[in-house]
Amino acid sequence: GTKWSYIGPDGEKTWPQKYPFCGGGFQSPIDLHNNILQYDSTLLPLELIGYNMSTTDQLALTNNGHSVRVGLPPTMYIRNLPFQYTATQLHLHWGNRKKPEGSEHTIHGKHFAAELHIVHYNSDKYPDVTAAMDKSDGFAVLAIFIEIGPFNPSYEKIFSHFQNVKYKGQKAQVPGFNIQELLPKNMNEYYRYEGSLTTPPCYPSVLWTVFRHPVHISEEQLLALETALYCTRFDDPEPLEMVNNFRHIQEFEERLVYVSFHE
Ligand SMILES: NS(=O)(=O)c1c(F)c(F)c(S(=O)(=O)CCO)c(N[C@H]2CCc3ccccc32)c1F
Ligand SMILES: [Zn+2]
Repeated sequence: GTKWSYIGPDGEKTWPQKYPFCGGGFQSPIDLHNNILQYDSTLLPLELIGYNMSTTDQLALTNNGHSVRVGLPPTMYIRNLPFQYTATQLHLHWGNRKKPEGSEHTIHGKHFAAELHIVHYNSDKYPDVTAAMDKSDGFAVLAIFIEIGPFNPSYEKIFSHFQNVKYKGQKAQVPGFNIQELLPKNMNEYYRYEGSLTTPPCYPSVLWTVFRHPVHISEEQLLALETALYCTRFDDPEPLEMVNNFRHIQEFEERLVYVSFHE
């Protein structure tokens, strides 16, 4: 598609020129802070089906120039949302080694080091992702905050392949594993709101679930994420490091964020 980036002449301030929805309402990410939160007792723990993949399954890892993404099979889906949402891909957002605060959502103005997104589309109503992505009930994205802590062997199952997808367009195969290992243990506590894709075309089509508790990866793992990848192709004379690939927080007027937990 047409080019956009997180820095320079095609940076996020210029996105609305080519992608009008990016300048519209219901945009993500947002800052999660007290006076927009409302407890909702109907927010039950999500039921993740098919997340426990077998090691004989192979997942496609791709550097698409904006992030590193893992393709997910249609056998993976979320059940107890208003509709069934089928997984399509997961990807990450991060900062840089001097400023390791690259999450998209923030809590009371605090960035986490990085953020994992697992993207699903409404397979009850739409035949595929493309049909779903510009519909208000089209997507459901799970967001997991990532913080520095102990080494995380589950994230390492993806990170250990970064040297093979350093440049835009490169692909690698990752043996399947239990994708639920990438989520926090406590999945009952989360924020829920209606928002958008955080990259162009920024369609207001996403039901966001942001888990309250972060997962942890080691300093070395975070450094690998922040230094291994490039937005540019291997033969580009002007290599661009893939860093700070997070959108800044968006205005959030007259909207509420529902929480599944009491303070
Ligand atoms: N933060 S986010 O969850 O809003 C989000 C991204 F941040 C992101 F980078 C991508 S992408 O496909 O890797 C690149 C731009 O589309 C997608 N991809 C989505 C949007 C378009 C599309 C089409 C097919 C499958 C997935 C996606 C995305 F939903
Ligand atoms: Zn994302």
